Amino acid sequence: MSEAVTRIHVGGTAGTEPYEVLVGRQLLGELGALIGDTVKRVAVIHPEALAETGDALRQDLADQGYEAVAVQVPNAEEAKTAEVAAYCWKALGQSGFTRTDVIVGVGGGATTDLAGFVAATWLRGVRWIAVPTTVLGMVDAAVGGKTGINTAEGKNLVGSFHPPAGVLCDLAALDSLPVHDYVSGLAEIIKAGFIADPAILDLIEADPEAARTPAGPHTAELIERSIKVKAEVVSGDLKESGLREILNYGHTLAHAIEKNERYKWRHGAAVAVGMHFAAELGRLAGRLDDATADRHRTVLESVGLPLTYRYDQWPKLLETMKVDKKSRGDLLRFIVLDGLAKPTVLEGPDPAVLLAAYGEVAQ
Ligand SMILES: NC(=O)c1ccc[n+]([C@@H]2O[C@H](COP(=O)([O-])OP(=O)(O)OC[C@H]3O[C@@H](n4cnc5c(N)ncnc54)[C@H](O)[C@@H]3O)[C@@H](O)[C@H]2O)c1
Ligand SMILES: O=C(O)C(=O)C[C@@H](O)[C@H](O)[C@H](O)COP(=O)(O)O
Ligand SMILES: [Zn+2]
Repeated sequence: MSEAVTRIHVGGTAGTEPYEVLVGRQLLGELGALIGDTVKRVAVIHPEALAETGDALRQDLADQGYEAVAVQVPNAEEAKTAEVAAYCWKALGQSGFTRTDVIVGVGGGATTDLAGFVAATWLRGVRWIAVPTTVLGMVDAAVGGKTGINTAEGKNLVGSFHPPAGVLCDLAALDSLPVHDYVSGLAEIIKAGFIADPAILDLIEADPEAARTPAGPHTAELIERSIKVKAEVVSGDLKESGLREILNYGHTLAHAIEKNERYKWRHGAAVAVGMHFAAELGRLAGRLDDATADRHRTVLESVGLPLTYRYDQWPKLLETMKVDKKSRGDLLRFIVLDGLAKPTVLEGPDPAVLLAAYGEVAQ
């Protein structure tokens, strides 16, 4: 008997097509139907760590009659560069990839961000399908159509809104994920809890140790709840003209830390520190109650996510935050909470308050 598959609808806005996020096991059988039978070529973009998966997928698609190529890219953030994107464009050009062909991005958020970006830019846009293989990819990166790469000046500074034609979250993929990467993905799940669905926080707090593994009793529920939060937000505001900014909770500082660490920190770890900072900022700005601010520390710490960063780095972090995508001219903007599940924008906070909030998270 096949296991249940959950289907989460993502609405099409800004002239884009709606699509579904499937969560379950053994989902790769769905790939052919998503690709469609009028397609001739498929490029499977995968990281080094998933070389076997990428090749198995390529073979499977070839057996189904597609001209399939596997394009291997570096692991993690090393894939999110202009050079790697150019390498992928070359592979597409050499295999005669046309506007009716399809890209499949298989891997973590870094791989799907790159694959989506390559799809957005090749011939000014071809269809793509995301097969996220990390928690973070499933609950966040693969859903919503933000695609992109990093530059020397900052995180995700080049990119495009280009939603996938479908997302397949095969929970079995999580069994091979190192615990460090599994836990990193919990940061975006906890983010979804604080900005929109506190039941997520209750589930994690009930047994934080169980939340750290794919074998935990609530794995599917945590993933599905987080995807639903993301799906609802991006269905209403694909291009981040307002509501979507709440998904950036904790990210203003997080992206500055990632750049400062030359992208060696996992995104989720940086988001954990960034949310701790945003909670303290909300508290010091008089928006957030003490209990909810403190809850950030306890829940993030309970699953083993970091809370602190180096005090002496503040001037550099502040400089980087100025080019955050939420900034408007010289105005820094942060997502903070007015209370649990009440995200809002804090514009141009007093520099002294910013520094005081950083003092709470700094070592
Ligand atoms: N587009 C968006 O909306 C969005 C949202 C959140 C995060 N992101 C981006 O996602 C990226 C982080 O994604 P991530 O946390 O998935 O990290 P990642 O993609 O860097 O993957 C982490 C590591 O795990 C490996 N890996 C992937 N799947 C595996 C598996 N099943 N088994 C073993 N190893 C596996 C990868 O090759 C990599 O080395 C960041 O670049 C972040 O900016 C994008
Ligand atoms: O989907 C969104 O919107 C988000 O902000 C989700 C974030 O978790 C994600 O890290 C995203 O890539 C950040 O986008 P950016 O526009 O700040 O680069
Ligand atoms: Zn993120």
